[in-house]
Formats: sequence, C-alpha cells, structure tokens
Amino acid sequence: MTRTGMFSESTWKPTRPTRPRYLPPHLRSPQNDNAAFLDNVAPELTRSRFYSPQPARTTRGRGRGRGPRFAARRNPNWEDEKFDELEVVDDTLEEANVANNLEAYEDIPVQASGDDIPPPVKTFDEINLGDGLKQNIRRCNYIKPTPIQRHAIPIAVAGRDLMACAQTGSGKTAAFCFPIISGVLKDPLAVTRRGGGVSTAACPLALILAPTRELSCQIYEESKKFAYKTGAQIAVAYGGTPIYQQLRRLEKGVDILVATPGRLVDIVERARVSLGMIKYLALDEADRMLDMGFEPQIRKIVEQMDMPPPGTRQTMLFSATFPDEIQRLASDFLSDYVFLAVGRVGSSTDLIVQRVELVQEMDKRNHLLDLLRSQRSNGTPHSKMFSMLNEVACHHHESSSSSTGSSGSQQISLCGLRAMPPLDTYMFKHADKEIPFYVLQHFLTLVFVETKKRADELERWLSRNGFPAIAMHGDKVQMEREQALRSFKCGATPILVATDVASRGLDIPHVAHVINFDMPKNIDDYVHRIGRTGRAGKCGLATAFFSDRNLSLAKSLAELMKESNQEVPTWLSQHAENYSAGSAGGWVRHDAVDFGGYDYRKGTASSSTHNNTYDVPATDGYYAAAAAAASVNDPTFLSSGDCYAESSNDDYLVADGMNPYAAAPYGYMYGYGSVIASGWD
Ligand SMILES: Nc1ncnc2c1ncn2[C@@H]1O[C@H](COP(=O)(O)OP(=O)(O)OP(=O)(O)O)[C@@H](O)[C@H]1O
Repeated sequence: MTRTGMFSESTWKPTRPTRPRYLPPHLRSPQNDNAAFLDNVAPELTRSRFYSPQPARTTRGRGRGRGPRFAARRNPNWEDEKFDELEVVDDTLEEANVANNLEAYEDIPVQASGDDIPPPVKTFDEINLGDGLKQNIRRCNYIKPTPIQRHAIPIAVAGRDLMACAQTGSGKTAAFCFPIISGVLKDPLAVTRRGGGVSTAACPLALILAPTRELSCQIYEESKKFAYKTGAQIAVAYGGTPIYQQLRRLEKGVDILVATPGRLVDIVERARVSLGMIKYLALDEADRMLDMGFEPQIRKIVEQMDMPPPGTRQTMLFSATFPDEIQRLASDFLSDYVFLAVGRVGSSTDLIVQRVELVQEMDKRNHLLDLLRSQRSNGTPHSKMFSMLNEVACHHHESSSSSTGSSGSQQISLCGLRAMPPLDTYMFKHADKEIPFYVLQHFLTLVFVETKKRADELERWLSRNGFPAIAMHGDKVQMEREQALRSFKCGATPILVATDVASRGLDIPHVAHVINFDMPKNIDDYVHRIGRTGRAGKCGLATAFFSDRNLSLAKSLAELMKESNQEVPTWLSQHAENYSAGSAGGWVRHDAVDFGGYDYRKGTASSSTHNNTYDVPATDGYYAAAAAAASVNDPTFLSSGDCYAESSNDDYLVADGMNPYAAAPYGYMYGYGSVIASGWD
C-alpha cells in the first residue's frame, strides 16, 4: 500500500478529524484490560504441570461466584496470584537462583559504538520505566538486568536507534519490550489510535516484527506479561490462522502490534492497520529479517506503507548474529544509531557444551539412536550430560571466580546445575490412561534436520524405535505446528525434530540437548540452533553430526568452538586447515577483533566492559585492513559498501585474489545458500 494521504508527510500528525478521543493506556480501566488479557491466556501457557508438583491452579471454570470479582473479594492479591499462574521465568527456581544463573553473563565484554551513548545501568530501578512495568518485572522474577538489558534499555529509553547483538538466551526480548512498553505508557499523544470514524484501521504506536509465527506468539505472550495491568493494548498477527479473528482483535485498538511480515502486509493492504503512527519499530532476529528471504517484504513495510521515516520513529534491531553486509543493509533503516555487542558478534555462549562427531550420512540414524539410548541408560538418563554439565560449571567457576573472587562451592552451585528440574516421574493423562513420564522426559531434546521430508521421516523412525518424537516444519498447518510445540514443551513427546523454523528465538524451558542431525548451511544458523539450549544462564549440550558434506563449515565451526572455550576435535581442526588452504577462503570471521562485537562502521568506536565506558582506538577490523592493504599498495582492497564476495551454492566466498588483510574485516560472511531454508514464515 502506498501512502494514503491520511497523514501529513512533514509532521506525521494525523489529519483525520472524526475519531473517538484517545485514552492513554495508563488511564484505561485496568479491569477491562485484565479481563481481555486473562481471557487470552492460552491454557498451555498457564503454569506447566510438568514442572510443578501441584496441578495448575485456575480460577476459570469453577462455576458461579468464582470469577475475578469473587477472587478479589476473598483475596486482594488475587491478581498477583493470577499472574503467577502464567508461565513466568522458571517456576522451579527461587528468585535468588534466577539472579545467580545470570551471573554467568557477568564476564562478557560489551562494546558500544556511536555518539553520546547513554551509560548502562546496574538495576532496573535506575531506569524510569514506570511503576506498572516495574512491578511486572518483579513479578517475572527479573531480579537484575542481564548485560544486554543493562546496556540496551537506557539507550532505547533515551530514544536512540539501536543495533544490538547479544548471545542467544541472554534476554534480548525484554531489552526491546521494556522500552517500548514504557514509551507507549508514557505517550502523551491525545489522538486516537483506535478504529472509528471514517476508517477502521488500527493505528499502533509500536510494531515488533519476527520471522516465524511461533516466535511472534512468544514475543506477544512475553510482552503481555510485561504489560500486565498497565492498560497497554497488545495484539499479534501471524499467518496460518484465520485472519478475521486477528482483524476483530485489531478493531478493538492496539498500542503494540507483534507480527510476522507476510500477515502484516496483508492486514495493511486491507487497510485494517495503518503504520502511520508508528513511533517504535523493533525487528527481532533482525539479520534474518533483512536477509534475502525477507528483505523485500521488510522494505515494503518500512518504506512504502506510511511508516514514519528513520529519525522520526525509533528503530531497534536485535539478534545474536549480525553479518557485516546485513549491518550495512540495516543502516538504511536506522538514524544515528548505537551499535551494541555483548560478547563477540555471532559467537555462542560457553554455557553450551558443544560436541562434534564425525558421522557419515548412512550412519546418522543409528548414531542418533545410540546417543538417545545412552541418555536414558541405567534410569539415570543424561548421566553423561550431567557430568559434562558439571565440567562446564566447574570450568565456568574457574573463569568467573578469578574475576569475582567468590568461593568455589558457591560458584558451582550458581552455574545451572541447581536449575535442573527434579529427577522424578510425573503422571500424564492421555486417552484416559495414566502414563508415567520418566526422568528422560524432564530433559527435552531438539533435533535439527535439513528438510521437511527428513523431519517427518525421522519422527516416524524415532517413534518406531521407542523414542516419542514429533516433527515441526513449514509444511505442517499452523495448528499442527503449535500442537507439536506444545507436546514437546510439556514433555509428551520429549524429542522435537525440526527444520530451521524452530532455530531462532524460541525459548523452551528445559531443552537440555540440541542435536544437529544435519548441519545447517552456515555458522550463524548453527549459533541460533544450539542457542535453544543453555538459556538464561543455564547449561546445555549441543551435539553436531558432521559429515563429508559439511566440509565448508569446518573452519567457521572450529573457530566458533575455540571462541566459546570448547574442545575442538583434532580431525575438525585438520579439516578446517585443509579446507581453508584448498579453497578461496571459505568462511571468514572477525579475526582482527580480539574481543567484543564488531560494528561495521568502526569509525567512532568506543567500548565498555561492564559499566566502565572508555574509548578504544579503531585499530582493528576495517581500518587495520585498509592500512595494511594500503601499505602494500594492494588494489584488491575494496572500500566499505563495495561488493567483496562471490556467491557459490552454499556460502559467500572471498573473491579470488583478495589478500588476507582485506578479507579479515569483511569476515563473517553470510551464507545466502541457507536463505531457502525450509519452514520460514
Ligand atoms: N533479567 C532477567 N532475569 C531473569 N530471567 C531473564 C531476564 N531476562 C531474560 N530472562 C529469561 O531468559 C530467557 C531468555 O530470554 P530471551 O528469550 O529474551 O533471550 P534472547 O536473547 O532473545 O534469545 P534468542 O537469541 O534465542 O532469541 C527467557 O526465559 C527470559 O524470561
């Protein structure tokens, strides 16, 4: 849809006269909002029976007189209790444990580049987020901010555009949701964003885009928790479900819209949503959203659908990976932005133990069976994993105790082992039968495969061999996809076989093991896939089946493992050497950067470790390479923005003849071969 002329281009103020008076969220009736909110809570998102020794409590369906009013009369804190029934962080943990698990992120170096960067905070209380939101943060058991939250929230609350990169599972969702919710709640605009008058278009103030339906739903559920009782109206729109239901919800008015790109375009083209009032735009998994698969749709949404331009709106891009060329592309959507990297861009957390096994294609199935069997042998499944996790905890203790000076035993208990769910059985009712869930079911295993067909085949094969599994991929109808995810989350089918549709963003508690049955096409996808475990400071295990077909990944995988303090098998190092020597270069990472992230601009680099901000000379990356290339008078060095790579079937490769100095800063090339990955929305 092109600009409709509803809004004046220069001011972006609405000119439409006949609309009901806008009621700011903080003045809206909390009762109404709560009612809508509670009604929307999906049953599966109430406190999981799986992790709770008690059956889930509910105030619904208990007959007359048992509704919210009744509950409120009997117990003035009923709403707090009601909130507790939602899926909060992790109900097996005490508050202190949650905070302590997050200690795991304390040592991560942080780099911020840009002008006048607002300083980070140590606590949520230091930021003016508003009382309602702060109360919900406490209800969510978010005792203290994670590093990405400490740095990103003040930047976003100050109204700055932001490109932020932080490890999987480190709390990026809250880092963009809190500033958005807080901004919406403080919005002084006395104009309507609701439907009415001559138009039925809803006019959200904030738009959050995500690449998959499940991730949109997850962000929606999370933001509802954060906005609980504040009056902020949040809606979700994603494909694969009837559009009319979503349209009806939008008619009621919306402040924050969470959407997948395809469904959003559809709704905007039907003139049911106007993007003309957008003040906040957030792209989760931003590198995925801006790669070849989604970029045209994102450009359409951002540049051709009435959305205020950069500088007028605030734009926030978040991901765990940010290849250079995507950063370059993304800068089209940003204005005077801050680049923030927690840890190295595209690296993985060392809370995830990574194992790589050399397995040929024909042996993969049997190898998987052996692995799964060893997990549940002796009634103490995952015993191997437990010892490995213990090693991680000890290792982590060693690295963190030197900087924190804490005692050993204390640190070990902080590193995730106590976060493991209790090892007992649980009775599950299915088709009128009580089925015991054995210990294994407490640990969920996520198996990634390359194609939808392979996912279905492996699901059947595993089930036939006594391992209840379910497949999730883009050929399944949405209901089946959601059912598969639910069944996995609650442990009914403790193995999920998925394509890349499940690789990004999904926060599934107690995924203890990620198996790359088929390796992904590029290292970024690997980082996201293994990031489904080892979240929020907990430990996890990732096993990769590496075959001859994956040689092009050897170098980047070995480098990633080294960066994350993992043991690299000798055979992999050998393959990495052979492959890089025998090819035009394969994958190249930021060899020149010795810590932190990588801002492709590199001009105004400043860096901070924890809370101390200081300048670092921009001697690495681009400038170092430029200097090196210039010193040898090398004509192959290309300036920023030039194309420096050639595509191949799988990955982008450094162009022949380019010298290593020139290649280094452009490192981390993106595997466009993977864009056609199955199952994206
Ligand atoms: N400050 C905090 N205190 C406690 N738990 C937190 C905090 N911030 C986030 N979490 C929890 O950490 C988990 C991971 O957070 P989130 O899903 O936002 O990670 P992410 O960085 O977006 O990961 P991904 O890169 O995979 O999308 C969630 O369960 C979330 O509730």
